Amino acid sequence: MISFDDAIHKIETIATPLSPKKIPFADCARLTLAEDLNARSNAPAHNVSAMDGYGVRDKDLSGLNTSPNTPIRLPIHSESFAGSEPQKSPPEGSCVRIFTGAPVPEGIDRVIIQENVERDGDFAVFKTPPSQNDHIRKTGSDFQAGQTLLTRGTQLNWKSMTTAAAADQGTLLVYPRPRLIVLATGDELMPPGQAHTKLGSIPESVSYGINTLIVENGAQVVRSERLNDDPRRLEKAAKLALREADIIVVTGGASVGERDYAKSMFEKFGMEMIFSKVAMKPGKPVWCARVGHTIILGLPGNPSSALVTARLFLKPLLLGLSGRAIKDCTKAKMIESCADIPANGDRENFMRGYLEDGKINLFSFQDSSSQLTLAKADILIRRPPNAPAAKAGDKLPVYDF
Ligand SMILES: Nc1nc2c(c(=O)[nH]1)N[C@H]1C(S)=C(S)[C@@H](COP(=O)(O)OP(=O)(O)OC[C@H]3O[C@@H](n4cnc5c(N)ncnc54)[C@H](O)[C@@H]3O)O[C@H]1N2
Ligand code: MOO
Repeated sequence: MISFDDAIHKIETIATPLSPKKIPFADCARLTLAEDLNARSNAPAHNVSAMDGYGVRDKDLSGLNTSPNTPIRLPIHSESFAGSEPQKSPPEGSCVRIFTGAPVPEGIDRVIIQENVERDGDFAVFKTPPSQNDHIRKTGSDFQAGQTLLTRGTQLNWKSMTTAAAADQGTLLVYPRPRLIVLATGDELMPPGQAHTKLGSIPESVSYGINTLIVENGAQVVRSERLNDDPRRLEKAAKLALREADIIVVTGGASVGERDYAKSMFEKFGMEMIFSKVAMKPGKPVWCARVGHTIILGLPGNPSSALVTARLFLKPLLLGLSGRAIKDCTKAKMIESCADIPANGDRENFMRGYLEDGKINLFSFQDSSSQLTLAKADILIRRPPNAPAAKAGDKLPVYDF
């Protein structure tokens, strides 16, 4: 049995990024950049209009400043729409009909919004002196060709995907989505909706939580299987999973029961144990191993134990293999408690709780089998071995959950 900190250290050591791949841009959502992303062109590529209106030369409207009561009529030489190619300079003494996002022809100094212009056939009539704002977005005013828009290690979320698309690159070098296989073991397990039909069975709940954690962190569930405690079938499933997965998560069968086969099912494939049992509560039987490049994480079957150990060990593995930083996920934050918390026993304890007005609250039911509390829990409060009782107002280390 090793300490929690030693186990986390081992997880950090093996959570190295998968080999980067060039992937079509449209498939890159939620992936992480393996190189800096540079812009192909200036944005905007040309000076463009910020408004719908008429492009003019300042000197053609200068009379409005000296004689504000004398309107100025200019012939409309051409039109420029978003998507039009940039036009040459229009003749002096004329103007251009122009729309938002359209290239501004050379020689045009500003755009007068159409609300301030009267249209008279092929002429535009200007009556009010132009405003301060020229309504022109200058080329490169957002970013310039060659500029780094996003740095290596950035995860492409719904906002940065937009920035990335603007770089106009067809493929990106990214870390691929880690592929996971989840194996839920136990003769008693039945799919939700069927457990009530068989005496002695229970709904298989853990894999549904784990699969959601995997997907929410940008990784991929290749397959999620329910398996009976049959050593031959388990060994077969292990062999197949080892061919396909970057990480295999096995739930249940981690302890010392007569039908606890989670570790032995991998033994004959050359399993190297990284740790087995951690001095923590819940989750003491958690284990981690490797066969070749495949990481195997064994979670205890008790649902709260499984989800706590998944948050603490699987999440950093998912982030690390995806090329993302893991230190925010493995470090606790100090948060004030609004409840008294009892003295702790001799195992590191990760108590389930929730934040209310930014302060720690604790569930009174802390059993490792609990499923009900999981729906409301959003923090784990870390209690070191033999920690004395804490009082409301004390600050304690907390992980998001
Ligand atoms: N003699 C000892 N007994 C136990 C020890 C020990 O050290 N000595 N450790 C206890 C601790 S701590 C835990 S945690 C559990 C974990 O054991 P396993 O990983 O072998 O889990 P199972 O026995 O397979 O299941 C435990 C419990 O959880 C239910 N379960 C299992 N899988 C699921 C699932 N996918 N969905 C919902 N519920 C699940 C299962 O029915 C059991 O009730 O061992 C203690 N025993
Ligand atoms: O280590 Mo277990 O998860 O306390 O029941």
